[in-house]
Amino acid sequence: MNTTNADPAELQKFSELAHRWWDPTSEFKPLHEINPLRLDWIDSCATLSGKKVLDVGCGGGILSESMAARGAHVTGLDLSEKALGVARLHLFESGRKVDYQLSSAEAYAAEHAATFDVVTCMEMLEHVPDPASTIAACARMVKPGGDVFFSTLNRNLKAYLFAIVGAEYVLKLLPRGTHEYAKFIKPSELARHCRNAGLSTQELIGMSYNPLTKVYSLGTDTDVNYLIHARRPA
Ligand SMILES: C[S@@+](CC[C@H](N)C(=O)[O-])C[C@H]1O[C@@H](n2cnc3c(N)ncnc32)[C@H](O)[C@@H]1O
Repeated sequence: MNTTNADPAELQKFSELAHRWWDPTSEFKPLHEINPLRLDWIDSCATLSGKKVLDVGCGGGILSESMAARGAHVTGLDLSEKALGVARLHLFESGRKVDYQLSSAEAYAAEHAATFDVVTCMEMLEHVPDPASTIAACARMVKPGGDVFFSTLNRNLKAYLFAIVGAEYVLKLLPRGTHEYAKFIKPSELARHCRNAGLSTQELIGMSYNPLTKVYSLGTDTDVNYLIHARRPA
């Protein structure tokens, strides 16, 4: 397993913006807008209430906190100290409970094998040098029979046009340089990494943004953003 699986430039990018994490009009606006959709989907697949959940690459805690609000006992991992600082501070405001830890998935997995009912790793794989290593670490930390969720960006011309040209240059939904095309991951590659890690893919769904209505929705179009639900066999 790759224990140095982090890109310092990526971590710095998120650290520099961390103070704006909970501003719903900031660079993190898309995460705020997609959160209710992914939260409902995860909850419908894995019933979060009462579950022990690990959120890998949790950042400022948008998903972590919302899963805690659904009754999950959430641990959030990230390697950006600043993002975790913001996440911890926000707990005072929200009154929710999340255990935030400064760690990579790989380092945490070394001490927490088969510990969590649910592992989520959203919008993070496209920011690490070796996504297969992160996926293997997530698979190691979920209990047999438990659920793992990943979301990332597909790699094709449409994804390049929508996620980089459209989102970063035309609509300015994200700062320029947020995403690097070469790090995008095809669903077949993600499914293969899951298989190699001993996970079986249960569902693949797409997430689309309509620039006219400015609304995100889940559906069958996996061309740009997509989410995978996988399970570790019991
Ligand atoms: C786009 S943000 C996604 C945040 C959160 N998962 C969400 O979807 O709301 C990516 C996060 O991954 C974190 N990250 C990047 N590389 C990491 C690594 N190797 N280990 C842990 N976290 C990492 C960044 O610091 C950042 O907080």
